[in-house]
Amino acid sequence: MKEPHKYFDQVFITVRAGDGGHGAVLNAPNTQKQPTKQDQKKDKDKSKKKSSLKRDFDGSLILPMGGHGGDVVIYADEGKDTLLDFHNKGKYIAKRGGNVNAMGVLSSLLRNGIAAPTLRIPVPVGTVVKNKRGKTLADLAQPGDEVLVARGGQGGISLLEVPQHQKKRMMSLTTSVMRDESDKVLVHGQPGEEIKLELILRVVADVGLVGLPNAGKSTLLAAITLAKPDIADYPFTTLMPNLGRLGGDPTLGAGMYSSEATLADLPGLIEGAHLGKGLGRNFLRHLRRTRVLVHVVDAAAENPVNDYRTVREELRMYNPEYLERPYIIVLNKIDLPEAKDRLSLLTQEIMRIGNNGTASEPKPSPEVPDESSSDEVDMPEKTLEDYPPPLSVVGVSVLKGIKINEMLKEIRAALRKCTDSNEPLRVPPPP
Ligand SMILES: Nc1nc2c(ncn2[C@@H]2O[C@H](COP(=O)(O)OP(=O)(O)OP(=O)(O)O)[C@@H](O)[C@H]2O)c(=O)[nH]1
Repeated sequence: MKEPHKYFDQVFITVRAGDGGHGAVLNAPNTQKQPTKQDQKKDKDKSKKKSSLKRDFDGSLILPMGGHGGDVVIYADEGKDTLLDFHNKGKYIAKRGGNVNAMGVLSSLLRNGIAAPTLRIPVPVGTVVKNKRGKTLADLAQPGDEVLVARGGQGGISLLEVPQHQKKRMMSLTTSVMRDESDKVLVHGQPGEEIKLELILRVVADVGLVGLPNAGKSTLLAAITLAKPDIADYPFTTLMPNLGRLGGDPTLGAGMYSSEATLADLPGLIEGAHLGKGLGRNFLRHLRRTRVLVHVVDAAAENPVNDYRTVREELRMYNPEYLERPYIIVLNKIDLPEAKDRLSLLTQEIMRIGNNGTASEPKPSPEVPDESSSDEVDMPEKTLEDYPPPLSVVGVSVLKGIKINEMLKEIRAALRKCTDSNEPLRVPPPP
């Protein structure tokens, strides 16, 4: 695949559940002739045999059925990162149920056809499953979440073919007596469901790292989690979101240790990203489910404040709701003198961008757009200054390990703030 970053998060596939196995047309045992002595002995044996045929609670005969066709289930698997595999294979077919294995005679040895196993298709955690009309069938946000997308066909039933004169008697024993040739269709297993699906991967992370290319997002992720993203001194090293897990805060004691969180390092944003420039808009939608944003700014760059504004502006143009989220700013690369020297000046300037929640009349926050359309909503009237300021600004060097703990403290405080103020952990799924 030439440009995996364009395809890793969306794909169309077709799934087909297995057909049901066939039942059988069976000859009923003959019970017509006047019994001779020999026959009486045989009948005794037969009745023994008959008695071992399966019967319902009311005594009626139970005839074997074809096996159920395999269902198709899609489930969230932590071992999967992307939907790329699905571009190589677009159709998934479950096995058909087994036929009733009969030589045409009713006997106690008859068994139901074997049910086919469920075809389980793993997808990354955070995959939304939609049908071809765009209706969301499931949002597989947690590991192990699953959805049945196509039901296997029912197995066919078996029918007894009996001579006309025996019909009445046999019908009193079972409902599965064939009345005419047209009944034979009942013996065929039902076809399995077939459905076209769209899979969309939404990164599920508590914290989203955003910034221009080369700001140090991947280095930051690698510094505080066990993730091993690609790091290089050229832009757009990160092509797909990397996830890392931040451990709980040990200073909070055992009870609060669960304050762990997932971090997503998103590919770099550039001016015009919301219009598809750079790696495009694909990644902007992955911020949907984050609670806290961490802006990573290269403090040694030519104009860090401008860089920061560019990224905020791109977020605003894509979905102004992103600017309402709690965020902190990491001024990175303070190991370099050009960054260190202007750290406090940069901090002051950046803190000024934002209304502190008081400067302007609160306007109704834009609605979270429907997932079925784009995340983009109408152009807002607000400017960057009208949105809340950062919760904090920290100067760090993620490469040299300078002030990492301060940064972690701020990230955790921001996460706690979300939890304390009972803000929703996730953007609610679309109706
Ligand atoms: N001096 C210094 N260099 C850093 C620091 N953090 C990252 N770098 C370097 O900056 C370059 C880019 O770092 P990455 O972590 O790949 O940046 P990124 O923001 O993930 O870049 P994209 O993948 O393009 O979005 C690498 O050469 C890093 O070694 C830092 O604290 N100090």
